[in-house]
Amino acid sequence: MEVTKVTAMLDLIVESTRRRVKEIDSSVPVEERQIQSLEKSIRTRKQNGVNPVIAEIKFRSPSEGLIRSYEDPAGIASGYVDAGCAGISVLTNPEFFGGDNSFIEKIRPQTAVPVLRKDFVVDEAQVRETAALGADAVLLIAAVLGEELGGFIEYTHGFGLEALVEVHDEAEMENAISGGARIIGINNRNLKTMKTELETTRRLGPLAAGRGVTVVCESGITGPADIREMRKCCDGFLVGTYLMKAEDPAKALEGLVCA
Ligand SMILES: O=C(O)c1ccccc1NCC(=O)[C@H](O)[C@H](O)COP(=O)(O)O
Repeated sequence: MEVTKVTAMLDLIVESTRRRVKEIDSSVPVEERQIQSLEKSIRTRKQNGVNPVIAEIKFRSPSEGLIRSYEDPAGIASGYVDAGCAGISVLTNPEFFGGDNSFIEKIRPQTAVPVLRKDFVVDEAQVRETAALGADAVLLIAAVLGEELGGFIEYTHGFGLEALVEVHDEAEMENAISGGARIIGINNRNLKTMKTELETTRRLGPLAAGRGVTVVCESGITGPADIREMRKCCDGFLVGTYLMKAEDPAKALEGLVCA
């Protein structure tokens, strides 16, 4: 599939991703298995009065530079699970986020919660690769996939995986819902300026209400007060920098889960 709609920083990331895609070995087998459902995990926690937080493993980012010196991702993941996360988001992009596919292979065997592979999908080979790595869900960015989004969602579901479909505005929200998205992440980070504004979720969250989708508020969460303020606009949260900057990420997560 040819994907064309890209902007600014995203443009650079997508370009470098295209180079990486050429190296994917599509002969690696995809093993049949039961996935851990992210949608169910978020819904169950919400019903039980616990804040559903997808806790992220991200060592660097374009907006922050170095966030945390490298340490074993499986150790961080295990702390997140003990602290009650709804899922673990793993950045696998090496150039801009200090990630690696091997993080998923290290985390998966010792983690009972859903694992989300967060990368910049531009080609179906990456979806297949995500299934082969053992993740349960994959990020699909509406701004990257444009009119191809629905096809990518279908392809992802065909592997038994879930898709977290990321949107930034009203048009992308409609594209996601009409394309069959079941979990929608509203990204508060403006990908042109890198600034985060929780206002984005406040504005877009209500558009998804009553339409049978699970809404995740992504980016820019800076502590328990943000969770308390935003939970009326969404079902769950995706938090990276705040946790990875904390001296003890698991303890910081506990504060968000119980906020
Ligand atoms: O994190 C960035 O700087 C970034 C820049 C450009 C594209 C994507 C980016 N981040 C990916 C994410 O979606 C975030 O890692 C995730 O939502 C968590 O955000 P935060 O809690 O603000 O770290």
